[in-house]
Amino acid sequence: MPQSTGSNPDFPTRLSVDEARSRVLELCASRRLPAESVDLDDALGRVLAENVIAPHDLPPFTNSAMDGYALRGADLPAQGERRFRVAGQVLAGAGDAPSFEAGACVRITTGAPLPPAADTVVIKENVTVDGDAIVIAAGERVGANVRPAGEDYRGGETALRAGDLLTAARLGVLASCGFARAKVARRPRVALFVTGDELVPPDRPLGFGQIHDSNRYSLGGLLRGAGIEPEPIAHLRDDPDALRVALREAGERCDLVISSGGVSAGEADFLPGLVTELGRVHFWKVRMRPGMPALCGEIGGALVFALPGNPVSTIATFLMLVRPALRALQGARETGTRSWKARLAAPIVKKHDRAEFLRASIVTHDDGALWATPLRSQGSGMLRGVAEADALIVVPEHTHELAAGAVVEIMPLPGLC
Ligand SMILES: Nc1nc2c(c(=O)[nH]1)N[C@H]1C(S)=C(S)[C@@H](COP(=O)(O)OP(=O)(O)OC[C@H]3O[C@@H](n4cnc5c(N)ncnc54)[C@H](O)[C@@H]3O)O[C@H]1N2
Ligand code: MOO
Repeated sequence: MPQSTGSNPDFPTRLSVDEARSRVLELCASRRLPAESVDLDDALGRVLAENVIAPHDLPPFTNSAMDGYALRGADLPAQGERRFRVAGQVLAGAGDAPSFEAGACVRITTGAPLPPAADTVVIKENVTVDGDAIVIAAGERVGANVRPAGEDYRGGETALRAGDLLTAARLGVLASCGFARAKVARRPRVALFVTGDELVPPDRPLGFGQIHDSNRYSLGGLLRGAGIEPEPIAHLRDDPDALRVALREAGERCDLVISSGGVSAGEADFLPGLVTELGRVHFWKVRMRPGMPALCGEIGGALVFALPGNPVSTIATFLMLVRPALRALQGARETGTRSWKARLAAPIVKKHDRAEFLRASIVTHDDGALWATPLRSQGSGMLRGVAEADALIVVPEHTHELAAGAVVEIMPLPGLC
């Protein structure tokens, strides 16, 4: 029966969060997933595998930004009013734009090509219609309401770069460039296991000593939020034989294997021993709280993350280690989470030497400053804290006391989990 690895492991242990994340990124760099071409409808959340060059100007032609009248700016009255004959109209989608003589104008709609003779659009609301003419008063700006060709992207310009995450707006850029498909990294194949004899599904009654399995849903949700549909999620008992079979098989088919639970020091914590037996441990234990017992290793072709079972530890280690791995495997340029600065609304005292990720609410004051208040529920088994938090306050390893008003780093949670 595998044992938890002994006191002199041949892998690094108790790494800082930065060291652990750097190691993860290094491991992912040699495991980059190949590219594939996907329809834009399936490209949201994927990572671009090549630069995208705008094949033409965007917008492709100079056009009107408003519904109104296109004319020559030089004809606008410097004072008083002036009459313009309406020589025709040009609607968005028109095949060509009519020409018109000096002192006249053309009715135009938003997005319609600007007639070559025009350089200005006066909005409808600012004109008085008088039969087949309009009257414009002084005060209009020459060149107003015109969107020049290429004002957004120039033809030949790099519009998106390899490694960009395809957001909704970036899908719009691809489509505007005339691309119906995108070359993106293949999505990682991910196996997810929750382990523990005490776990029962949420729709089953609890027996003595049992709890409902929440990590399946938190981790499943985090994965789906990262654009990954995991394989069917298996619940495994604390049985080394069952765990061994499941890990070995997942290592053969997947790029990433994630487990929750069984990675600490208890009698039924088989993960460290099994990863050692079946593959290799890259590191075990990270100086973070919650989440210290996290393990990273490999089995077969898969990178393995054995995450601690405490529900908040599971979430925190996913955010700090697994999500960067998912992004790095796909070649994303940004693998981390953007952090912000805020002031502490209440003092913090911390006794340990691990980086702490405190669950916090955030408010903005009238001067624009953000203030972070640590919530009361900080236990690594207390989902309430992370469910109610706006952000995590990052308290560095060797910081033990922070006064109210101190500036701290925060990681906003909406969008994170
Ligand atoms: N003697 C020591 N004990 C513990 C240590 C240690 O260093 N020495 N580390 C503690 C820390 S820190 C953490 S975090 C936990 C991690 O333990 P495991 O990863 O081995 O996880 P389990 O023991 O299996 O479970 C911990 C906790 O979480 C609950 N759990 C597990 N899976 C789920 C799930 N799918 N849904 C909801 N809740 C789950 C489980 O019932 C336990 O209460 O170890 C400390 N102990
Ligand atoms: O690393 Mo654990 O999550 O503190 O309870």
